[in-house]
This record gives sequence, C-alpha cells and structure tokens, in this order.
Amino acid sequence: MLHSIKRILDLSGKYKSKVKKGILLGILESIFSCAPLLFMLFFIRDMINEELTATNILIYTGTFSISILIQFLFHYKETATISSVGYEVIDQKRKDIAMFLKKIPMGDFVGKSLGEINAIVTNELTQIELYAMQLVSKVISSITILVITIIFLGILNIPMTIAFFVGFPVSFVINKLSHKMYIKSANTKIEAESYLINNTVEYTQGVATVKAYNNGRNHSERMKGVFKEFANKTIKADAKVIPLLQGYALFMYLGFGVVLSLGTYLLMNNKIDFSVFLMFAVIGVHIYQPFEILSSYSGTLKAMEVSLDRLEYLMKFRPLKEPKEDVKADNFSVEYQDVTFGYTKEPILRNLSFKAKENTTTAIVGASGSGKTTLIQLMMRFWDIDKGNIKIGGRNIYDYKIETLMKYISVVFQDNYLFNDTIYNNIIYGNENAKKEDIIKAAELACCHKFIKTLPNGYDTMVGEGGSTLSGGERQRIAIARAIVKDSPIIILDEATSGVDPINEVEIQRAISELVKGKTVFTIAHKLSSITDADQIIVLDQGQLKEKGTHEELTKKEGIYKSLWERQLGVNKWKIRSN
Ligand SMILES: Nc1ncnc2c1ncn2[C@@H]1O[C@H](COP(=O)(O)OP(=O)(O)OP(=O)(O)O)[C@@H](O)[C@H]1O
Repeated sequence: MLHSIKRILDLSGKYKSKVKKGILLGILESIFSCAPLLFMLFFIRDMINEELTATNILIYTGTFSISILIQFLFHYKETATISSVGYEVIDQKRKDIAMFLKKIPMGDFVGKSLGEINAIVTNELTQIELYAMQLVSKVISSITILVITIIFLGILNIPMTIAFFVGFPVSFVINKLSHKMYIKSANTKIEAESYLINNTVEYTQGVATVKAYNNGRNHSERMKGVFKEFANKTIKADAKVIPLLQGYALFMYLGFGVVLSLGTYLLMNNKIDFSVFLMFAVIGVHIYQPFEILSSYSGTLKAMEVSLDRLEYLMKFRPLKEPKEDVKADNFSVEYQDVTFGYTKEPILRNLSFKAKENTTTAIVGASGSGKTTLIQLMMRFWDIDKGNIKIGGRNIYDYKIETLMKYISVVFQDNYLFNDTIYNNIIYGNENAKKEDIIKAAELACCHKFIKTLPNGYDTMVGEGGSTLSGGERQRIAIARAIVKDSPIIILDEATSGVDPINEVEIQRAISELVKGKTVFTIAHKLSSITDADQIIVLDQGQLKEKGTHEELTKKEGIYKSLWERQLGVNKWKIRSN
C-alpha cells in the first residue's frame, strides 16, 4: 500500500507540496475526530463513580463541540485542497501525454489501437483524477485514527487490546489473496473497456457504410453482443473479489468476541474497572472499521496501480530523438540521400536519392502503393529512416527539434481533418499568433471567405467532428487557409485536388497557387495533367526511384512516366468519346 501511495505522490509532480498539505490537513482532521473517545471515557467514568455533575457535563460537551467544529474546518480545507489537486495533476498529465504523442513515431502511435489510447487518456486518468488523491489522504487519515485508537485502548488495557487482533493472521492471508484478485479483476475490466470503446468507435465511424449497405441489423446485433460481453466480463470480475472481502471481515471481527470474553473474565476477577470494560465494548466494534476501510482502499489503490502501469507503459514509448540545441535552416532546399526505409524489416523505399531546390515544385508519381506518401512522411519524421539522410537547408532533419521541423512543413491532404471547433479556431490552429485580419486574409486567398460569410454564425460556426458539417471542397479550402496562416516554407500536397469536382477544383487550384507562392513544394498527384509545370517529377516504382526530370523530358523517353501519361490521355479521350 505504501508503494501505491508513493507512486501516486510521484505522479503529482509539481503539485506534490499541495498534496502533502492536503494529507497533513487530513491527519489533523483525524486527530480531532478522536475527541469522542476521550469524551466517552470521562463521561462513563464519572457516571460509574457517580461524579457526573452539570459543570462536568458542560465542560465535556463544550470541549467536544469545539473539537467537532475544528474537525469540520480541517475536513473542509482538506477536501478543497485534495479534490482540486486531483484535477490539476491529471490536467497536467493529459497535457504531457498530448505533447508526448506528438513526439513518438507515428509507427508506435498507429501500432496502438485508438481504443487503448482513449481508455488511458479518458477512463483511467479520470479514475486517478477523481479518486487517487482522496484515497491517499483517506488511507493516511484512517491509519492516524487507528494508531490513536490502539494507543488509547492500549493505555486502558494491553491484553484486551491485543485480543482484538487474534483473527488477523487469517484475515491478512485473505487480504493478500483479494489484492491479487483485485489486480486481475482491474486488468480484466480495463481490457473489457478497451474492447467496448474500440467497437463503439468503429461502429460510429462506420455508420455511413452500415446504412449504405443496409446492414444495420447485423451491426446492431454485433454491438448488442459487445455490450453483453462487456457487462458479463465486468460482473464476473467483481464477483470473484466480493467473497474474499467478506471472508476478510469475518475473521477480523472474530477478535471482538475474544475481547468481550476476556473482558468479562477480567471484570469478574476485579482486574479491570467496569468503565474500561464498557469502553472496549463500545469502541471495540469501531476499531475494525479503519481496517475495513484500509482494506478496501488498498484494493482500490492496487487497481489504480494497474491504471498507473498503463499510463507508464504509454509514456515509455521511445520518443523521437531530438537535438539538445535547436538550429534554424538557412534555406529550404530538401535532399534525400540514399534513403532506405521499411515499416517492417522489408524495405518499402530503397536507396532513394534526389534534391529539391528551394522554391521549386517536385511532383511525386507512381502506382498505388509505390511509396509516395511514405516518402514525404519521412521528411516530417512520422517515422525515422533505416539508412541514408534527409536534409533540409543542407542540415540533417535530426538536427532540428521536432517542433521546428513541424513549423517548416505544412501538409494539405485530399481529406483534411478539422477539429470539432469553430471555423475561426480551425484556421488559427495553423498559427496561434495570427490576428483576426490574418485569418480573414487567408480565408480570402483560400477562396473560402465568401462561403464562410454566408453561414449563420460566420467564422464562429462549429464544424462538427472531423469537419462533418461541411462539404469536402469546403473542408479542403479551410485546410488550405490554415496552411496559409501557418506560412511554412515547405508545402506538401498529398492528392490535394483528387476527388474534387471541376467547379471546386478551380477554386481549390486558385487557393493552392496562393499557398505555394515562393515555397518549396512537394506534390503527390495521380492526375498527371496537374503536375506538367513541376520543376521536376520523380517516378517511383515499388519503392525505387526509376525516373526523374521535367514533364517534357520524361515524355520524350520511353519509360514508366510516358506510359502513365499516355494511359491518362487515353482515358481522357475515352471519357470525351463516351460523353
Ligand atoms: N503504417 C503502415 N504500416 C505498414 N505498412 C504501411 C503503412 N503505411 C503504408 N504501408 C505500406 O507501404 C507501402 C507504400 O504505401 P504508401 O501509402 O506510401 O504508397 P502510395 O504510393 O502513397 O500509395 P497510394 O497512391 O495508394 O496512396 C504500401 O504497400 C502500404 O501498404
């Protein structure tokens, strides 16, 4: 238990002193909560000795009332301190995790199920947030009360005090067993939760497909099964712990019978006062309560340790290596030197070399799965390469801090993620220092100002999760406005105009040409007609660079690009004829 407390205290980081203050207040509260013991002792003693006068009663009740008042004051202060610190600690932890997730390779991130990460960041941290600090404080308070009660009873009669604990050896063994069960049951519950979250996320994300294929019944049945399995697993997990808890209490309370028997024997032999016997009889039952509380708290603390383990497990991912000192790029040329990379041991990209000069456009083409997206993601250190170098401005990308590297690069995808926030906040996300006029200017350049103005709440319109309340073209232009605000010197366009209808395409092309002015640009495009002006075109085939040159150069020689180009021309002709 002390180990669990230490781990929770360690978690509290910069709030440690506040937690300690809360604990101290809890101890003071516990000390004053023991005042009724003294009150009862004096009261019973005076009553038996027939010395209970009105003055005595007044003194006892007055002192008793004051101590209760002081106890409540400490209780109030302790609760206020401890409950707020739980939220503060976990708020800090969530921020740490958010920062940390940015710094781990995407591979590690993608390798984890979203359900698992969600479960850690929401459920498990919430458990710690709500209960951990209170538990620590309550455990320490219970120990304080226990120590005071035992000392108090010990002063009255040592053998009878010892008799309280005759059932403890058996209780102790059962308690150990129940802790093991607690950990097992906590793990089972966490796994069941992750399973439930994963399935619910998948269900809600795939709801459009379910509707389109009219497969709602099967899916609902499956979800019902998932819910049932979750309920069964958690009920079973709890059911295993409950009998052990009962057994623990039963053996503990056996001691009370021994105390009463021993007390009767001592009383009959005039070895103790009747007042002492009464004290043991009245307080006796209560001595076990802190033990019961401690046992259940220590079980909960053990279960919480499972949450702490999982938090630590998440934080143990190896973050991307960063230099101690940051550097700034002198220019924004990009160079790949003999780069090899694989998601597994099998390389996806092999010995790739090329250079993109500053302020030029490099198009990357190749069949689906040839490695185009992987190639550009390596520049952003989504994954680290296995061999070779990638340089920006003549410096290895490892020389830059991740934050700096991310400032240098902006990406526009075919389908861009917008946060469930206002349009304004989604655009300013590109640069938090931007002013309102910068946001509007960017939106104008990205051809989205007009449609934003027609929305009832204009820039304050909420866009729904992932931008779900906007059309694909609108989302695209807002994402471009966000990139314009960010004003990175390197721009990546990953299929940015694919799947866009001709009317939207004109506007998006106009927005993109504003975005890429004076930048080093990489564009991945299946539609070759959109990259004929590129300064260089790189042709990938099964992870290898097979051709490099301008559109004119590549269409003049027999090769992959020429055949791709002719095939697309053929498709266009076929399209015209079929019209
Ligand atoms: N996270 C990943 N883990 C494992 N393999 C991956 C991952 N991402 C991509 N791959 C594999 O790497 C190869 C290259 O994928 P990549 O997305 O880079 O190709 P691409 O040329 O961009 O394809 P497309 O044109 O279809 O987008 C593919 O075989 C793909 O299945």
